[in-house]
Amino acid sequence: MSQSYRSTRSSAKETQSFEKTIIQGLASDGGLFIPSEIPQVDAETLEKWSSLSFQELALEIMKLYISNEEIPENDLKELIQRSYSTFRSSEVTPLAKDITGNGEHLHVLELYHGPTYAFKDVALQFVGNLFEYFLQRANKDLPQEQRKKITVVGATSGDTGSAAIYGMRGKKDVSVFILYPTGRISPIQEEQMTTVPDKNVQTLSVKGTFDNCQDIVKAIFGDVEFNKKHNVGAVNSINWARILAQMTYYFYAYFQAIKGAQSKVKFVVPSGNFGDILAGYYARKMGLPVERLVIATNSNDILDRFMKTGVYERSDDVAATLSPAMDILVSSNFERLLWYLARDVMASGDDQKAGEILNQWFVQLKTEGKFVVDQAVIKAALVDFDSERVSDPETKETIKEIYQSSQNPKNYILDPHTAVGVCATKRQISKDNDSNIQYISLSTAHPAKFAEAVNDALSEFEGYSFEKDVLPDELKKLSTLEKKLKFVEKADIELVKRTIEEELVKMGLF
Ligand SMILES: Cc1ncc(COP(=O)(O)O)c(C=O)c1O
Ligand SMILES: N[C@@H](CCOP(=O)(O)O)C(=O)O
Repeated sequence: MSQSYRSTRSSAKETQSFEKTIIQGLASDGGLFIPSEIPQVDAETLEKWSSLSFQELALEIMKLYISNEEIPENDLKELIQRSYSTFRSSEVTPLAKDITGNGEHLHVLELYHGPTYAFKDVALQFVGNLFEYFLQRANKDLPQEQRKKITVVGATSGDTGSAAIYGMRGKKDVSVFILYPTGRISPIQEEQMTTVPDKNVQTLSVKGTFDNCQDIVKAIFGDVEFNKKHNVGAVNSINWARILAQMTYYFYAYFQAIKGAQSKVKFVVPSGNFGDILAGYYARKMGLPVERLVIATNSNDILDRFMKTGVYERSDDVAATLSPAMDILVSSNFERLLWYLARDVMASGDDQKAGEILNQWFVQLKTEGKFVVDQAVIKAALVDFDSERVSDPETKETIKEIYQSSQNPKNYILDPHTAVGVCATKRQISKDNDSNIQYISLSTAHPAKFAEAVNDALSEFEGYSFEKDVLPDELKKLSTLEKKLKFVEKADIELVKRTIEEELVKMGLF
């Protein structure tokens, strides 16, 4: 096996296969899976990769993380081709270059050309096909009653849910349950999730916050008995396959931005659960010469506070912002970065000791609501990252400003999450004052998904029309379709487990 995986909280030597890692999702000790080593890519290989298509590049990267014995190269190639054939752009993730046209090199990486108009499609179209591939292989020639099944349980603040549902709908032996906080997602996001008629899909509208939903999902993964009964699968970015599939666009966009020139590149990423930017961290650690990855948060700023103070502290309340998909108290994937920092700064490169340190930090987070790291850890983090916090008024102002000033194309419309990133990019541009840096700002969702925020910013402009300029026909139709959802009156794990079992019976899968 060329690659195996370990848990961030494990102090054991053993590692496990890619398939087990993906199917299991979250480690039984509560940790997240990471590769036992990060493959290295040299300058010659990068040069070769620079002319590959998105799909070819995805294959080269994934081959480094999945051994040929686990998924033969031809099968992997076919999985990748199928996963990206559903995208509306032949480039999958095109780069809108120099949007302001004023020499500041502000490029927007459009990640929303998949079926649900959000960056999550890049990973979840692939994850859906991967689950199906593993199940078909395990169930080959088995009678119905012995077939292995996966019960996907995910939490969403709006976008993961629809991308997961579109990735898993109709897949044999897979059922999908998506928990979302009632009233805290946009109407179109809710319509996308609840209008999918496939029998294997059920959305659960939970009275609570996204963090409540995420905590329930993690507790379900930690419930040995429920897991044994239902073989629970993860679609949130706690699942390693999500991070892996997202690495491709960092490489692809980098090559498009520099086009052979000797420029420096910074990526700016609107961040919540830290999954998207973490894929960029892996790309950098593999050898992609990225200058810095910039974390852009809204006022739910646990990540920005950590980068500035070394205190990782859960605040008491989540603020409802214009960028709701990032309204989050604790960032799941930050644990993966913390593991590398602990190993390199505090454990002299010892994997097992890093697991022990992580365990202590997360026990402290649970019992005291925070933990504090040494300044040396922050110093190491700042080699790879910088961070910016963006307020709602700044988000709105950025949507307006780009609409008015963009040149390539004119009247470019940002969704509020992308606007958080672009505002942070603008700040970096003025701080750096270096015309040799190319800035790639990640656009994580289509503006049509956030009508209220976009209209609030743009309706004052003459000639602007949401229906005409923003809303794709495909999304227009959603409001006419029948909705299928189930209310869960309390953010309570036992109630959610009961609801899932009742629904599985109705689906004929339990
Ligand atoms: C539109 C949008 N932007 C940004 C983010 C933040 O990404 P991450 O949670 O990977 O940090 C999310 C949610 O994950 C999202 O849905
Ligand atoms: N912003 C996310 C929250 C879940 O994050 P994930 O990337 O870990 O799935 C969403 O839109 O649901």
